[in-house]
Amino acid sequence: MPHPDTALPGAPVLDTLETPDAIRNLTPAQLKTLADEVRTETIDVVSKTGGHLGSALGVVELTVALHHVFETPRDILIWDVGHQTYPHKILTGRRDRIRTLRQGGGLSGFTKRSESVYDPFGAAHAATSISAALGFCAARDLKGEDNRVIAVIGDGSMSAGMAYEAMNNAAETTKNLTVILNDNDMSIAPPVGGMSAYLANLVSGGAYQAVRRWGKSVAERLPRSLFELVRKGEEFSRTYVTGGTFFEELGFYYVGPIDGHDMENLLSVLKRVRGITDRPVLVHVVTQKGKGYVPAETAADKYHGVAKFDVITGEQSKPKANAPGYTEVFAAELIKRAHIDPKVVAITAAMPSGTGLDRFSEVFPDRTYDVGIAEQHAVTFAAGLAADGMKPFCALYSTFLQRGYDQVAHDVALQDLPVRFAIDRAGLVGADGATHAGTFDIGYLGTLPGMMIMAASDEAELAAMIATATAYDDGPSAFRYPRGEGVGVEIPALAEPLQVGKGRIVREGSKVAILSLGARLQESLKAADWLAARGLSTTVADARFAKPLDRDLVMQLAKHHECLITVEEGAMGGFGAFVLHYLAAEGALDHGLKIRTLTLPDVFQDHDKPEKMYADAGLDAHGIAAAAMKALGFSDADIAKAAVKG
Ligand SMILES: Cc1ncc(C[n+]2csc(CCOP(=O)(O)OP(=O)(O)O)c2C)c(N)n1
Ligand SMILES: CC(=O)[C@@H](O)[C@H](O)COP(=O)(O)O
Ligand SMILES: [Mg+2]
Repeated sequence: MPHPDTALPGAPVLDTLETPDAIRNLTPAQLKTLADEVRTETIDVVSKTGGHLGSALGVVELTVALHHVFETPRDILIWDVGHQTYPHKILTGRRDRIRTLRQGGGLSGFTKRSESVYDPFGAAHAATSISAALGFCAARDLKGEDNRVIAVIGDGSMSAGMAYEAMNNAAETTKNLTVILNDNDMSIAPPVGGMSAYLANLVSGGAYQAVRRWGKSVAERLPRSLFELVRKGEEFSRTYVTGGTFFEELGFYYVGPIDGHDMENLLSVLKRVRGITDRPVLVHVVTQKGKGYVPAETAADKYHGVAKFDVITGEQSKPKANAPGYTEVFAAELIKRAHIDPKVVAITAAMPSGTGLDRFSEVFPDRTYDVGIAEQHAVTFAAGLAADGMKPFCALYSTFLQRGYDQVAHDVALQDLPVRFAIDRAGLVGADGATHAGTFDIGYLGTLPGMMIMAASDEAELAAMIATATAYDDGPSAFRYPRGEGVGVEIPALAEPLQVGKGRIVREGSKVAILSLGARLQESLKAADWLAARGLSTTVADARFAKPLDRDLVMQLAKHHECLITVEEGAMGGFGAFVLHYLAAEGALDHGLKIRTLTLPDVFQDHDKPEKMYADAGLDAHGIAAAAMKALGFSDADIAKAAVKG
């Protein structure tokens, strides 16, 4: 049911859906109306919350049709990435909370098991759906049950290796699986690669275009006798519509391409496909990203991820920036380096705008590689470039680099290859939540021998780290920087490389030392002010390098202060652990040093405003100061008083 205060007027079908399964009783005409209503509601919601609008608008009819034809949640419906599921959430018992989307305490912007039984599998990273669906199929088949399992995967996500690993296993695992390939000819940017070209060929092929021209449904055009052949296991797709040989060779029935906005067509195809249990089926559905909302349909990114916006004009209300964003600084600095050094090349895995490499590619189109959603390949591709003397900058979000970890270990680090990892979105990211938090990279990279790791405390430091990585050819290096804007410091015309493995003292004190790695430095300085106001003289140092550790600096801080606090925007097992290992090995912990390692908490933090999440994690100024005071034996009451004073 709608929320009484916020529901849009005039959604007669949606308003009368008492329970999600009521959708199964609707007529095709009502389903069409329902789709229109859901689309209107989705636009209205995202205009107020921000979020992934274009993908959601593209699957409205598909979502309605799937919930009508299949018996969800008994039938398992798995959405790849999950960023397109706002219509699904509206239809599956979450309409009353849909306006809390991506807000603290509210609905997740992705599928999430803890949120609803209609989300049987959580997601946010691409190309997991077919593997997970196969797992559900195998479990079902072992249990002797007969529910259907459906995976919906986008054309962009089809560039990821996992999708092929799963398709390669599908026919051997089960005979009863439906994969819906939602082809809107878009990733976040236009999709790249051979598979994308193959799909485009299928769509531009004569039969699909003819079906559209004649306005007839594919299912209607398909003689029933042919469907009967399918049921008997005969190969029919090549003669049926336009091709799909690739999928057929992997053991799927290929059905399509079909128009994903034509409700009747969708319903009849899905109903027929539902009955196929002798081979996995792949239904190729053609949709339009942003469908039904002109500003989205006409946007270059098809309104992939948007801020709040004015529904009439489509204008997004992005707050005015006070300083350049870290991503922007990365792009600008890399361009400078590439002008000087012809060996500098850049790699993105389907995130050209997110990583700033769209700007780099405007200047150096031949030195930019968008490999699609393929982080594993991106890393090993970079390793190959490095092995042949180039200076590859592999620009990935921290959370997506996780997917290429074995490649980092086996192909890069083990061979000591000078791949430069530009790790964007390091630390908490806010509304995207736990799936996108860049939490683990310090730990997972730090365990690898020979890996140099830097973390930028402001945008000038980021520029210096790019200079350092460009100059450093002795092995792999990484520099991490957060989502959002810098602190407003001046960036030199051409930054100087840093001395490898050396941090810096930012403020001198005597009792407490705060050793910060990365962009919590500003909060550390505020904490030092706070502590100073309590008479606790505080040194603040910027470690710059998690690896190699500035051992002299660490030892000096440990020896000359009563209390040492390390601060990092990462999970435990990272920088603080490296400091502890070193001090323990040197016996520096044997004489009463009060040391605390402040990290992100050992939980997956739900989405919220980043400031709030950092405060919850104890990584804001108050949390840092409180940790120092607590270590020095102050009572909670004293600490609370200090907070009020501060
Ligand atoms: C492993 C991974 N890499 C990158 C991303 C970032 N990402 C989110 S959605 C998206 C595009 C997905 O394209 P597609 O599957 O076609 O869905 P569409 O947005 O077109 O609906 C990308 C690159 C991700 N979620 N996961
Ligand atoms: C769904 C997805 O993975 C991306 O769209 C992501 O939400 C982008 O995040 P940024 O806004 O930080 O680029
Ligand atoms: Mg797509």
